[in-house]
Formats: sequence, C-alpha cells, structure tokens
Amino acid sequence: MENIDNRIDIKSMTIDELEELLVSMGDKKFRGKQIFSWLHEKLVVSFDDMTNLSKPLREKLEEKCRITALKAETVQVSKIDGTSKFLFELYDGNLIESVLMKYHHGNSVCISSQVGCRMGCRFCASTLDGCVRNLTPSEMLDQIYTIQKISGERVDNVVVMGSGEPMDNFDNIIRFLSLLNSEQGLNISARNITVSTCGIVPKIIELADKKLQITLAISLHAPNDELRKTMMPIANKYSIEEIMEACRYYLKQTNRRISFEYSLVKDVNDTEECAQQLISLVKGMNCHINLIPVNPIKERDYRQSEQKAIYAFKNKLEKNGINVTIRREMGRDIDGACGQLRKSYIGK
Ligand SMILES: C[S@@+](CC[C@H](N)C(=O)[O-])C[C@H]1O[C@@H](n2cnc3c(N)ncnc32)[C@H](O)[C@@H]1O
Ligand code: SF4
Repeated sequence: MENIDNRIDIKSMTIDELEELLVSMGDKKFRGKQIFSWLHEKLVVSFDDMTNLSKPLREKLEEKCRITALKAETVQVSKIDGTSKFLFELYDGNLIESVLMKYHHGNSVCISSQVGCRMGCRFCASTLDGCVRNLTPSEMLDQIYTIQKISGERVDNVVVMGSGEPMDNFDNIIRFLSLLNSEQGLNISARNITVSTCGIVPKIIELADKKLQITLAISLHAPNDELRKTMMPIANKYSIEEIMEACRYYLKQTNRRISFEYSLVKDVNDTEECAQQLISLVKGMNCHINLIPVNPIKERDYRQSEQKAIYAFKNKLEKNGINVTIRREMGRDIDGACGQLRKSYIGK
C-alpha cells in the first residue's frame, strides 16, 4: 500500500490491518472495526467526527494517517435523464471523472481507475496525455462515497469503466473490490460490480483465479487482430485468440457471463463482414455484446456509425442467437466522451 504525504492512507486499509495498526499504537484491537465503520459505512472524512474515539487517539491518528476525501470541482447534471458527471480533484491537484447514472434497476456509478491511461486506444480521450498515475483503493472508493453523499442517492452498481486501465493497476483494484464488498462498508455485492479491460491477458487469468463474482467486460471493438491493431495498440501484444482463451478460463473459474464492448465506428468496424466475424468469435459462448455508438473526440477522425448500420449490425448478431444490446447514451446533453471533461478542464 502506498503512503500519501508520509501519512498512512487509512481508507485503503482492511479491518485486519486497522486492528494491527491500533494495537501497534498501544490501543484496543476493536477500535479497528469502529474506525472502518466510520470511514466506509458512515462515510466521515475527519477524525474529529469519530465521536466514539478519545480525543488523544483522534489526535494520534491525525498525525499518523490521512483520510482521502475528494473535492468536487464541477458537477454537470443532464436535463434529459438525470445523469451526473463529476470532476474530482485529488489531494495532489490531479483531476478525475466519475459518472452517476440512474436506471430503473438502480443507480450505477462509473469510476476512474487511473489519472489518464497509457494504453493509447485511438478512440479514447482518457489516453491523450498518457497515464499520470494509478489511483489508490481509497481514491476509487471515495468517488462512490462522495457521489453518494452529494446526490443523496444510494449507489447500487459500480462499473470500473471511467479513465484508466484497471488491469494496469491490478493490486489496487483487488483491494478496492474487497473494501467495496465488505459487510462493514457499503456492502456492494460482487455481482453488482463490473470491471472493464482492454484485454491484458495475464491479469485476466490472475483475476479469474481469485474467483470473484464480478462481471468482466472486455473492450473488443474489432473482430480480427489486423483491424484491432489499428484501433488499440494493446492488440500488438495480445491476440484476440489469447483474449478469448482467457475469457473461457474466466468463465470456467467464476461461471460469470462475459460482456464484450464493441464501439461502432463508421466504415471501420461496422460492416456486415465484421458482424459475421464477431459472430464466429463468440458463438456458443456465455456472453453478452454491448454495442456502443462511438462518441467522437475532436483529436481523432473516428465518426459514429449511422443508425441504419448500427441496427443492421445488431440484427445480424441477434439472428445468430447472440445476446446483444445497443448501449443507451446517458446524459447526451452533458456527455463528452469519457475523459473529455477532464481534458477540457486541464486545457483551461
Ligand atoms: C474508458 S474505458 C475504461 C476501462 C478499460 N480501460 C477498457 O478499455 O475497457 C471504458 C470503455 O469506454 C470505451 N470508450 C472509450 N472511449 C470511447 C469513445 N470515444 N466512444 C465510445 N466508447 C469509448 C472503451 O472502449 C471501453 O469499452
Ligand atoms: S479505452 Fe480503456 S484502455 Fe483504451 S485508452 Fe481508453 S481507458 Fe485506456
């Protein structure tokens, strides 16, 4: 675990670690659980609010530890569907984005896992300035906690689909997942959490071996390696066949249906031939395909597929027995592509 400004990042600690810390400070073990509950259930951001701790203990904790608390720099709310986009400032001045989406089945928060991203996908605004740094588990958690506090809404589902590549920040993601899942915290069930990756094969296998019940989403975007290489540099490292093999392993280990993300780009990957290749790739697999009309970014020349092409693509997949949906665009009036709000803010 990383320390922040030479103080311990207390919100990234498990109950066991907190108990150990308290004992090492000459206090009682049970205080660990109390502090965990203040941080992850009652969502306080100051030791002074931990009213069942003595003043001297609170002072000692303040000296030794730091409570991650994100500052909302801007919040944009969609007039169309209530989607809110948050720009948060981290303790070191870096900015990240998160989104709250309201669906009939509950509230979903989409969080960032890194400041920027180093994967270089051609359609993505998050990667335009590379990766600045990994987010700590507490910084990932605090996106959800702060949104819950600002909006007054209970968060039911979490998707790790904001800026950053979660499998490039693996240990912090695993710790974040276990804290989010904790009964003494927000207690969000693993089944309500989705982690999306561009396909870092060894990490998918490592994740599978943890046998968590989370949904794995793969950003596929192309049905063959040649085309994928033109869209996503990671395709030079891992082939689609290797990714599919890792997905089959994930399914075997977890019994969880895989999601494939496929952003439709006009005249690039939206042809009938691409649909046919995609069908051959996933046929017979327990999976779901999410078609996303690409959100154009001004720095790149990709354009969104036409409605007709989007529906033709979807229909072809459906006719072949593939589970497929077109992702509804949430917050159309506020939404730039993921990473664009941060980018435009830095630009100022
Ligand atoms: C921003 S990424 C973060 C998670 C992870 N790095 C990944 O690639 O899966 C989440 C999803 O957003 C998609 N995405 C990124 N930029 C997009 C854009 N301009 N239009 C549509 N989808 C986009 C990605 O392909 C990916 O499926
Ligand atoms: S799509 Fe995902 S992996 Fe690719 S650059 Fe964007 S955030 Fe990174």
